[in-house]
Amino acid sequence: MSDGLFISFEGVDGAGKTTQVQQAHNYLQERGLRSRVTREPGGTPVGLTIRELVLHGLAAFPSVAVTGGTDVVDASDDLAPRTEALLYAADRAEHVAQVVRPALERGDIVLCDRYLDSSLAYQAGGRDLSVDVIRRLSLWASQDLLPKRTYLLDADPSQSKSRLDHEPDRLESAGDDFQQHVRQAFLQLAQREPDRFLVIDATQSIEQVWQIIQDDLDKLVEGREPDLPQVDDDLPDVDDENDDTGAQDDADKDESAAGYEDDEQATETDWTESADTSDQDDQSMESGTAGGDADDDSVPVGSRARWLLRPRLLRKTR
Ligand SMILES: Nc1ncnc2c1ncn2[C@@H]1O[C@H](COP(=O)(O)OP(=O)(O)OP(=O)(O)O)[C@@H](O)[C@H]1O
Ligand SMILES: Cc1cn([C@H]2C[C@H](O)[C@@H](COP(=O)(O)O)O2)c(=O)[nH]c1=O
Repeated sequence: MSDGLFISFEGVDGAGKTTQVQQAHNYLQERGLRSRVTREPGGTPVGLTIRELVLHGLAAFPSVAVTGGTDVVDASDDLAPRTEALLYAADRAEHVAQVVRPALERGDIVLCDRYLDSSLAYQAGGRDLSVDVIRRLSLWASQDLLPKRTYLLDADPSQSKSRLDHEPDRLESAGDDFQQHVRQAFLQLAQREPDRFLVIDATQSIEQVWQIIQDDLDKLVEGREPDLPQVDDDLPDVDDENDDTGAQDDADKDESAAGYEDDEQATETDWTESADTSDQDDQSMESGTAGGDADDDSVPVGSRARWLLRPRLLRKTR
């Protein structure tokens, strides 16, 4: 695998993972480093379907509950613990194959909102399945892919739960004992792998938690070259540089601005889109001026304009 960097964020429900993933993503992008936000379950189209099932049970599929043999199951029946474990593993297999590995191979920094430690904490710690079996299952599903760093946002679940503003899902409604076991399981995992985990007291403010993550992130990405050249205000305007194709540039600029806004939104609201829309960007970057190689002159003006405009857009859209 190339020099991609895989980072996961873990913790009980409401600990602040999504908030910190977004902070990290914004920070890395501001530094010109390419990061990709994703999550489990639900980082792919298949994963989104699995997510519905594991978070809401058959209630999410009323037609199946009715037609699938109501004498055996109905929408109120819960999933068997092993079924649940296999569904999370299936989500992981799809996610790693379709999103995480390709991104790492492109050299991206992948920020993953939950990963295999959640299976170890919830399915083994919470549901009492064997840690060893769940670990082997997860490693099989992911073909042995482990994060380089895992930020464990630690909080008492009774406290973090009060932060949630949505109806509790299957796991969130599994009871206080279950949540306490999950928390303890996370802490034990962290103790076992101190080099990979950084445990953070998640009852601190968002800014305090972020400060700890940022300090660590800085060390992890030290020496990484920004993917995007920084636009210096002294540089000629892109339009001036390509006078003869000004009209084309304007079109590209609009397209680029719109495209970037879309990317940002996708990261926040539509997890599968975030994976898909990247291909276009990656293509324009790869075919851009990164290495200043012999193909430079053949780079379409539009690509060059997009390349140069991106950092400026980043600043404007924050
Ligand atoms: N350190 C913090 N202090 C206070 N509130 C916080 C903190 N971190 C996050 N929040 C708030 O708590 C709520 C839940 O945060 P977030 O969605 O980031 O948690 P999460 O761990 O991703 O939750 P889930 O496990 O349900 O996905 C949000 O409203 C967020 O703004
Ligand atoms: C990856 C993974 C997740 N879970 C649980 C943990 C949460 O309760 C939900 C996911 O909801 P979130 O809003 O995205 O945090 O699923 C699990 O039990 N096992 C896993 O492997």
